[in-house]
Amino acid sequence: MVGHAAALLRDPLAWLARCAASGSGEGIHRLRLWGRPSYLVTDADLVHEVLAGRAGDFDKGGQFYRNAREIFGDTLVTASAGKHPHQRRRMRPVFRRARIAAAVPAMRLEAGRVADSWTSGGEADIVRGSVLYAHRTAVRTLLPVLSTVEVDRLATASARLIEDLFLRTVLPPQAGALLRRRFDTSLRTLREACGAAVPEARARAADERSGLLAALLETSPQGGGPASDEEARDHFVSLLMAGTETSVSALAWQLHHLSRDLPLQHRIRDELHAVAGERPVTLADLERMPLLRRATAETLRCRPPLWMLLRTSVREVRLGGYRFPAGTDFYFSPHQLQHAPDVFAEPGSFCPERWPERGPSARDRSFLAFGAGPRRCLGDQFALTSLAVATSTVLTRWTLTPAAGRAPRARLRTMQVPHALRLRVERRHSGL
Ligand code: HEM
Repeated sequence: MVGHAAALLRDPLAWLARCAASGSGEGIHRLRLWGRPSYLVTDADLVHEVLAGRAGDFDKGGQFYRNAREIFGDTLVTASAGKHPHQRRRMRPVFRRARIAAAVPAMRLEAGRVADSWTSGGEADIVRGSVLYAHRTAVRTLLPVLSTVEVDRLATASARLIEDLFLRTVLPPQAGALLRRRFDTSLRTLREACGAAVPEARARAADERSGLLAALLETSPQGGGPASDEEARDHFVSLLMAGTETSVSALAWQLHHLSRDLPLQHRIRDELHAVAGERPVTLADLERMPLLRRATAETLRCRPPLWMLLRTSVREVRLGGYRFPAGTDFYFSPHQLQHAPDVFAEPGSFCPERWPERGPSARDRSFLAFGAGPRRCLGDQFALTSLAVATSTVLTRWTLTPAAGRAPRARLRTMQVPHALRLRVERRHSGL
């Protein structure tokens, strides 16, 4: 039996590494956590059994999802196992390639707004920049019918909602009255604004440029008729929940890693120049940038935003030769699996060259930044595109170097985000 809540809370990543290295338990470690039967699974094959091979025996569990379901309903992100396949079918058109390609100009616009707010020779607050970029981009690409003023207002509400989400879902109902009021206000703001925008989005739904959410409002989306106004509002909020903090984490860590490698910054600029020249970058250009793809894969390996995932068994299950009752919690960590020294040589080094040109594939079983199986991230291509647009926009305009002081620590809640990250930024004189 290893680990307990105090060790997990004190230094979670070190604790995970200790558990995995302990060699006991054959990849399944019993935990003493919150009084529930809980195990940490540190073997990649067993994790794939839970997530993919025998996904039907497990459901998303834990306090977070129990509370999130109450707050947001059964959206794709929060849906319990029974309702999930229907929601997944319904949401697929949202992330069609044509919709993502049509979202690229909005991503460029928002990346430019953040990058142009920095001062040459100064220090840029990268976490704040990433928050502004991720929330504004999510709102604008979901609902392009909104004005910039409205995008900014909703991005502020979205950022506040996500900031409060963790405590709102773990605190008992009677605690944190102020926080709950603030959370409810942010949620109401987002739902009402989305409700007001839906009629126009519905009228233009067939046009790919009408945004990602409008894919649900088309007359014949997969899995049923067009979404009702209420459904559209729920999906809007749930996609903000799934897609913003993950993107904040990925972008901030990506810029951190690039700031420590000037030659890599030059090589990515050269790659960008070779595919796009001086014109605005498109999705097709980004698909022809293997170096940027490998750098992003390595960022997500070193710092997977969702550093710990959880499944609960819905019936008695056998795993790794052991039998577990229904209601057992199984934790596993993409961060720990992606730092396994027998799979990734020198796992602590940032090394884009370890990946093939196409980036990780399904055969890289220890790469779990986007999860695996039927609940694998549905927004992965959108996320990678958004990250590539932001990175290439920043590198076109700025040279990044680390600011004086200590390397950033990770703030670990549901996601891992740098605690504070400032970088020195020098304006580049000629376009690329
Ligand atoms: C780099 C950024 C991102 C990372 C690392 C990431 C990672 C993940 C992971 C690990 C899961 C699975 C969670 C689990 O199995 O418990 C997931 C699910 C999901 N993600 Fe992402 N995500 C990212 C960005 C996005 C974006 C931008 C969107 C949408 C705009 C999105 C939409 C979703 C949805 C809808 C699900 C639920 C899928 C389902 O249950 O069927 N994600 N994501």
